[in-house]
Amino acid sequence: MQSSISIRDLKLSFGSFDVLKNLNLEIGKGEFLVLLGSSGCGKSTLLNCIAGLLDVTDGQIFINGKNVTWEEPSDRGIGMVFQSYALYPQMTVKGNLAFGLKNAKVPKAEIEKRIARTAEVLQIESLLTRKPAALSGGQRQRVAIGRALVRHVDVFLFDEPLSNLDAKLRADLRVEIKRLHHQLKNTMIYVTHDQVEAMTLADRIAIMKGGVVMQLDSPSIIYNRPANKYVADFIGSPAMNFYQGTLDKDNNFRGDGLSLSVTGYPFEEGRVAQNQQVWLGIRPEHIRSADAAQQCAVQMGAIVELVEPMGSDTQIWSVVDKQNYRFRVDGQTEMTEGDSIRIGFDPENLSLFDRDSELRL
Ligand SMILES: Nc1ncnc2c1ncn2[C@@H]1O[C@H](COP(=O)(O)OP(=O)(O)OP(=O)(O)O)[C@@H](O)[C@H]1O
Repeated sequence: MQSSISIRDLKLSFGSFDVLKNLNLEIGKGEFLVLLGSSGCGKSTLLNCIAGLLDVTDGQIFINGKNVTWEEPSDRGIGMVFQSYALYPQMTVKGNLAFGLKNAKVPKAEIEKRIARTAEVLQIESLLTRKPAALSGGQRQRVAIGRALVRHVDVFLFDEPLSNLDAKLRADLRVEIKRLHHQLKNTMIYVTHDQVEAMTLADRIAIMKGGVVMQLDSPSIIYNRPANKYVADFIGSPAMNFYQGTLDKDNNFRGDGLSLSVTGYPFEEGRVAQNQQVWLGIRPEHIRSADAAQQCAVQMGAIVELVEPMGSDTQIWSVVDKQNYRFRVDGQTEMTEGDSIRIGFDPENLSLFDRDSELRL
């Protein structure tokens, strides 16, 4: 992988509070990397370090092989799009798009050409003479993206660009950002706490917690083979079901009312069952019910406690031996509270984590 951005042993502290702790990250040329994590985990701080908006405490940042750790933001070859659109209110859309280029003394004809092309890509041609106050939130954010686009930079940094928009607009603009990336093939780093945005946009997702990267992988690996319990719990809605127990060396799990063989579970290379305390995790969509449960290796009787219709599907909260089992069924289900049902799952769909280290087994 040819590296576009390389972050080496990056540390950033505010006083005695270490926000980023010896963080290392290689971002490939043309890669769409999403930084995902709960509020306060340091995603925006990392993005601002890459942009040059914050002075790092220690470590280095390379962009296209050049050490830019102490370079001015304007000299780093990056374009940044913020949550707040940060447009100049007194200027028209065209003025906003041209502003940075004029300052950089780009020739007038070239400015015109770039604005025309950018307006076409973002479908804002008809808005060029308007001022920001006369635009909707979605249109403003397109202009903000356009302002980064006209600069012909190698790297785009997005800091929660869609979080001020309503759900429908967010979904529309998300698709457009993806299309833009396919078209331009620039390196993009995108901060969000929205897992749907992360899953749909990213080539790779870096899940952050407390200033460290908990896992860096493709969306599919993050979802299907989370490296630790934190990631497993963070990704997926509704969340993974977890049960505590012991795994003996013959692959038998016992605990939280469950007793089953996990033979068929795909252990990580080099890890085996060895009489240890574990978490057993199972995603809601891997719990089958009714007839489908009869095909599963592990089966049990459950009581339906709560039914949540979501439209296309329905979430069922069920109970077995005082333990909750959340799963999804068809939107048209006839299950109701109090029903006695059969549920089941297969060991190959489980996730197992060591209880001490919380690492995937
Ligand atoms: N200027 C500052 N001085 C002191 N602490 C700060 C400063 N800026 C950020 N922090 C702290 O650093 C931590 C990381 O903040 P950061 O904005 O990077 O989080 P985030 O993951 O982007 O969260 P959010 O999704 O809420 O924006 C937080 O605990 C925050 O309070």
